[in-house]
Amino acid sequence: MTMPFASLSEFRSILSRLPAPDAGALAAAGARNGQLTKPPGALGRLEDLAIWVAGWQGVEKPRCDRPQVVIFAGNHGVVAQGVSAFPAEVTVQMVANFTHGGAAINQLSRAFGAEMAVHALELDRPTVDFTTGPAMREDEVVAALAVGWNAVDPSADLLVTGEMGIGNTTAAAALAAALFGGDAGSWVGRGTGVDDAGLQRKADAVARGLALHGGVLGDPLEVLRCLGGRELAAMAGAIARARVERVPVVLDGFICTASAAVLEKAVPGALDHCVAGHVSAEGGHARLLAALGKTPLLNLGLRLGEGSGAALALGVVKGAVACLSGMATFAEAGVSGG
Ligand SMILES: O=C(O)c1ccc[n+]([C@@H]2O[C@H](COP(=O)([O-])O)[C@@H](O)[C@H]2O)c1
Ligand SMILES: Cc1cc2nc[nH]c2cc1C
Repeated sequence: MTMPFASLSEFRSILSRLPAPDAGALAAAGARNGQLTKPPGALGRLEDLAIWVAGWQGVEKPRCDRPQVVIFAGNHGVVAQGVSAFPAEVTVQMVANFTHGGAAINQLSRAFGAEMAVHALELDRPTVDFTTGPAMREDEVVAALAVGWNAVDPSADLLVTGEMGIGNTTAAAALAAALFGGDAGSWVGRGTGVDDAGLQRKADAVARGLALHGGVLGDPLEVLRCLGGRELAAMAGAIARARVERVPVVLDGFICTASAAVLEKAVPGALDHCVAGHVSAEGGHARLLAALGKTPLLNLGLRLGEGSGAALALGVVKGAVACLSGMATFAEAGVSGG
């Protein structure tokens, strides 16, 4: 594997020089949108969405013909605290299911014409339980960031990042609490379906993690290392690479958004190339999106992960770019303006 960065400090330096969208393409797409055969604004949010895609793709007429879905899987030491309704072996079993085409994300990727890839990150070596020590060493978090970075196809016209990892809603809640403050209990949710006692164990684990790693809370990449997980770091690496390649990203649920939030906290504006695909039913996701200033495209009560909500939102993005790129102007169609 090529290593695009050898340390967190090298990754940090990449984040300090991220590209902006193409101003010319933004202006051209905005002007084109104003001439299309519809009352101004009648396509609602689809109009801004398509212009936003145009800006990142650097073209007047954006496309969503070659979307890429990448799923990262990891295991979590914090599962020992009794924080999930399912056993840790489900992670590797679901990776096999992804590989054989049997998971929800396989069907949704196919339905929306996306290339799908799965990357399992050292599933037989879970992260350290963050209530007892840092989840990862620096070389481990850097390696996970690099898996994500290298997984991105720079020729894709859109990217969805998804995850699979028993216990990862607890890691995501710990990241959210560390990055945005507030009670541990206010960020945890039921994940795969824990009962009230499980919910309390999650809150306790997050509170203990925050207390143990209090010294790093001001440094988002250290927060990722100490409280996150390999699949969360890989998603952050993929989202950063997409920005460097100017590939727009559709964010998925709570875990994906918590990973992305690390980048935004490290460099404000680092998620300008990302749209929130959906708001998941996981307690804390709506609040996390609000803290990031992102309005979700869909609200369907999903709480699956795997990139499923983001893959569904690909349909909305496809519709938006199809209209901007394919509609006739008033002049072309000979339709009278208002
Ligand atoms: O994406 C979400 O918002 C989401 C909400 C709840 C659960 N999940 C999925 O469920 C798993 C984590 O749940 P848990 O209870 O083991 O922490 C992990 O594989 C996620 O993909 C995902
Ligand atoms: C079966 C199952 C499928 C999943 N997909 C994403 N997270 C998951 C968690 C479980 C338990």
